[in-house]
Amino acid sequence: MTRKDLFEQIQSKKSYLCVGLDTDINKIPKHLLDKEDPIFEFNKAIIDATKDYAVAYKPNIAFYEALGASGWNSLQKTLEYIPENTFTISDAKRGDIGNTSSLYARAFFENMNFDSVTVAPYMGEDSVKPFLEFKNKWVILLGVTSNQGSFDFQHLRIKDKNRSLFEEVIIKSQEWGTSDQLMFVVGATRADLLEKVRKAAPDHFLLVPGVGAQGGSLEDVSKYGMNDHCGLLVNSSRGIIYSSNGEDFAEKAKEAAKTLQMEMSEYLDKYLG
Ligand SMILES: O=C(O)c1cc(=O)[nH]c(=O)n1[C@@H]1O[C@H](COP(=O)(O)O)[C@@H](O)[C@H]1O
Repeated sequence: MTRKDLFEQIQSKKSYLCVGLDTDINKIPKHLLDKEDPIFEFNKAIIDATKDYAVAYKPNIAFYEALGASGWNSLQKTLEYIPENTFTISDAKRGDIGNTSSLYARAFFENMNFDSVTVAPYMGEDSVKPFLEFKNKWVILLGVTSNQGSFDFQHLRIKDKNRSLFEEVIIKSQEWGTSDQLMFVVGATRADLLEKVRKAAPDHFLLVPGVGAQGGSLEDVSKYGMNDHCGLLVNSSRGIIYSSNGEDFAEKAKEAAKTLQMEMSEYLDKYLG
């Protein structure tokens, strides 16, 4: 999916919502556990309930690979079930020496046909570039993350450049790929840094996780993060998919997604350049 296609979806759905499929076998409603593939049944119901409000889905790969072969199978079925024209993110946070990164890229782009994969930048250029060699595919590089541990390294100052390590990641990586193939993760809990991020990457899409369960503010993210083609995909996982663990789980997920979408629609009117 191109950046233009993504913006068209955002405009037509009046939404920049990404639903996170962090599907935990221990958290899904008990009545699904009798099914042959409970993880897929859950995801299918969540996708059916939220597809009118979401422009993207982000399965977090950890939840699937923890289950072994059956988890990968549920993931593949889920990916195939996601409607066309919806952006798909394999949240795998990969990155390794070049030949290994190439294989990770093949796993998610060829074997599984995801639109994008999250990549950790710590190993540098030759660990990221193999992912950028795939046409019409996206790398979503960790910029500044939502967790407390982000302060250990990402905020360290680089004295001779007078900027933080996360800014250096965002600036330097733009030498490796264009804004049609590279996005950055910025945690919603770090909305105070969005102006800085936007200065460093005015055109790029940002994947912003951390609203809902982690407490990030959708309004702040939208106000400081939106650019003239929206430039935001805001993820919520637990806040949507575990709105209820009863028979009404899909209905409640729909309500949660719709609530976020309605708020997003307002911000698109207000902040889109
Ligand atoms: O790359 C990510 O998606 C990510 C980066 C980050 O900084 N913080 C973060 O929470 N995430 C992911 O976003 C999702 C957030 O889930 P909820 O807190 O349940 O909405 C999880 O799948 C996390 O792994």
